[in-house]
Amino acid sequence: MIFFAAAGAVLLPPVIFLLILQARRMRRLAAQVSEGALFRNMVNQVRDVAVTMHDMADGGRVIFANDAACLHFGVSRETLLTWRPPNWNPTVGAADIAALYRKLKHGDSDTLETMHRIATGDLVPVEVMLLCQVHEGAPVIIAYTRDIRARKAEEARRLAYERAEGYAHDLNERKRLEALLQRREHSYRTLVENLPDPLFRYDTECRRTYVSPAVERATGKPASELVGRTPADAPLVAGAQNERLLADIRHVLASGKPVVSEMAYQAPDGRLRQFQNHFGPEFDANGAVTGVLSIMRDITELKRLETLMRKREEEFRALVENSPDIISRYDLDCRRVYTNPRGVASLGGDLARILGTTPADLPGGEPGARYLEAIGDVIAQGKERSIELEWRTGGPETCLHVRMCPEFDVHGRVSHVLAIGRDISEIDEYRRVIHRQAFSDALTGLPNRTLLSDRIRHAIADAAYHGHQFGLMMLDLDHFKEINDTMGHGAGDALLRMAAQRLQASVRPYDTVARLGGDEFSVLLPNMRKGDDLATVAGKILHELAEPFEVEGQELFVSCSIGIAMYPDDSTGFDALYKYADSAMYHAKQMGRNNFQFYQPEFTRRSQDRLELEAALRRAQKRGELMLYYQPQIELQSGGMVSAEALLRWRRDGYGIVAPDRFIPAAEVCGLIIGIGEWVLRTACGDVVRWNQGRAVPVRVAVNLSTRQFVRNDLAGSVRRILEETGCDPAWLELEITESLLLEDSREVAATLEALHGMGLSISIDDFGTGYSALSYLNRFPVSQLKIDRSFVQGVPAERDKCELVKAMLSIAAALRLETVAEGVETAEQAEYLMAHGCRLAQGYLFGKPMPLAQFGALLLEQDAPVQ
Ligand SMILES: Nc1nc2c(ncn2[C@@H]2O[C@H](COP(=O)(O)O[C@H]3[C@@H](O)[C@H](n4cnc5c(=O)[nH]c(N)nc54)O[C@@H]3COP(=O)(O)O)[C@@H](O)[C@H]2O)c(=O)[nH]1
Repeated sequence: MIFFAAAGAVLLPPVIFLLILQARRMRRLAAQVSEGALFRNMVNQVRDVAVTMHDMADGGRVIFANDAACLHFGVSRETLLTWRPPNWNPTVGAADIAALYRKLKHGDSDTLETMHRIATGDLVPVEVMLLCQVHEGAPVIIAYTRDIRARKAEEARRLAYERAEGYAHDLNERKRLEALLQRREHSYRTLVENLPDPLFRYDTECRRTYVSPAVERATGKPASELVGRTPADAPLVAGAQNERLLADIRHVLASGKPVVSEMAYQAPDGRLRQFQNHFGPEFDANGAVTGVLSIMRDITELKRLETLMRKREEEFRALVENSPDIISRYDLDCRRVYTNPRGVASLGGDLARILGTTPADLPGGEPGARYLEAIGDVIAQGKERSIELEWRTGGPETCLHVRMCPEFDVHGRVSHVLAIGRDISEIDEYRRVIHRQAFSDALTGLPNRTLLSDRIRHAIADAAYHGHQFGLMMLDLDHFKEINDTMGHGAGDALLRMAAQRLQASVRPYDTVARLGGDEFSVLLPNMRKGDDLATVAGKILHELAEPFEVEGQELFVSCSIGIAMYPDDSTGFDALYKYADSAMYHAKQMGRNNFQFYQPEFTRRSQDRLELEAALRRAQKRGELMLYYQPQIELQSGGMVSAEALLRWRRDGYGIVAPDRFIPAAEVCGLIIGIGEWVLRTACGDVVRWNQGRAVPVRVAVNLSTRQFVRNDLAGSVRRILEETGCDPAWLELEITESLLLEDSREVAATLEALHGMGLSISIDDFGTGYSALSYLNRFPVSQLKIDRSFVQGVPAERDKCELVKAMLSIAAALRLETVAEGVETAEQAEYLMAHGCRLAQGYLFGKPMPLAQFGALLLEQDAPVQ
């Protein structure tokens, strides 16, 4: 409005009417003139925007222009105020201007880019913002024009740049894709050309359009002979196979579906190779079949492996099916899914009934439950396990060793359990035998020392827990060694077996009778209420063993000595109980055998004494403390000394002269008697050789032999050596043995006696009459003399029975032509009686006590001296 007024003030012609109007307007404007000038100045100050006002009623003529507009168009304001749009834009007509005004309603604006031709004739790009106004009914447009040459140039430059870039980019992309395609093509070609599997491509006429190099390698036919030709024209296989090949291709072409078949091709080396052919359809973009792609895979090796595997499978199946082991497979419910024939047989012979069962069903019972549990463990743990089962299904009981292995699926989870059961009944039997051997005595079948020790330890633990007491007996058969040595080991064994049975029968079933070795037994009696009970059992054992044993047709009488220790009264310790029972038994022996003794603390002392005695005896041998006394044997008729008995003495420090009864039993027990016996023999032989030097009628020497010297000791050999060493005439040596030695009827003893007799020695039976009733041995052994025991001699002539016995002995000796010597003759009456009844020789205090060597030597000299 301001512009309009200002423009009006400049442009209206000076006519009267118009003057009047003008005057009116001028007056109105006069008030506003100072305000219009102000705004015109302001608009003129806008330098970079050309502001023009156009009278739309006058073809858009410029009715106002600011300074910037004049500069923009390059004309003066006067000129510019005459211009209409076609002046700067020849393409714009009056109709365009009218249309523009119609388009723009009052107050609306529009912005457009267009070109202005300026005074220099140049076309200048501009951005024009048009504002439609109505001023006092007259339509005007105010245009704000901005020169955008710089911006357009920049845009053009950027566009040009971007176009150039884009082109390069497009070019590169095409090249890249081409290269990629080439690479891919090359890569696929390389792949296909190097595929070991022969590859064919057929068109819809079954012609080969491509043949890979592998075809030539496989068939020997070059691609040039095959490409462009059908299998019918250029066959690779003969006859029916080729027909089938063609049929397969046609089928794929017709159906659009793949086909797989196998056929044999002849390789260049002439060998037939098996191939698997994959025929696959090729389609165009519309899904129509355009050909067939065929890939052949050489499966010759696969076939060979298949055959091999089938063969192996058959072999393994045969192995499993014919295995003597029971082989079963169990599922995760522990049910049998497979059982081999051996397993079927062992479970009742009906496979249909067996499959699906668990071990709890078959064999069932305790072994079945254990087996089931073990399989469950293998499933849960995934680890192998082994168990042993006693298995009985109809037949005899079988001992099985079952090994269970987990089988896993592809995820590593247990899927089955394979169980292999091996019949180890025989091994089990061996084990039992070995166990028996380890823990029982082979001869009697009784528990041995090891098992007894174990049971004693259990008894101790049990008694300690329950506050019970128990007894332990040690038991030794009296004189068993003599029986064994004389009657032989067979008889000894038989006796031991019978004794074992009697012992077993004498005790309760839960008592333990054990054989410790030799003739030593032990009885463990748990839970005995009091010592009296033990005494009752011991008495019963003595009674049972006192009954005669019939061994090899002979009646044998055996007694035993029993030692008893009690838990906890004597000791609570295993070793002490053992030792105490042993001491008590030794004491029972000392007490004359055939009795039982409860342990007493003093036995320990005695046993210690015994050990000390043994040690002292060893020392005595080395120190020369042993010596021989000699007791004369005289001829009753003449009173002359004919012989001397060598009797052992021990001059022991602090004890004086110790008699043999005090140490010989200990020497026999510990084996020292062998060395001592040899020393006695050597010493006596040496002495008799000296005595007889120069004697017209030689004396003899009698040496006592212990039974132990006859056992495994080559007694005859050592006697021979001693005779040679000492130069003793065998006729000067008598050997005194006990009756019991002969009663044992041992081959070894018999042989030794024969050997000694053969060497010219005489054998004398010592203590005759005190031993056993059987006299048959007198005939069987080379015995030359009987020594009537002192106990009989000392009863004569006062005791009638003794007299009768002595007479009987003398008559037996006479009948058997045996020499007789009466022992222990102390009185003249005894001597007279004996002489009167035919006894030729005598020995006893009446004629001389045992005396040291020197004294005996003197006595001998005295006897030899001529009577004054
Ligand atoms: N294996 C060996 N045994 C031997 C040896 N030396 C002796 N002995 C045996 O020891 C037993 C005891 O002998 P000892 O103490 O010497 O007693 C002998 C005599 O002293 C005794 N005797 C002799 N006469 C009388 C007498 O009138 N009255 C009486 N009360 N005692 C007398 O008798 C023993 C000899 O007996 P014996 O041997 O049976 O003839 C004794 O059994 C010996 O066998 C040895 O070296 N080895």
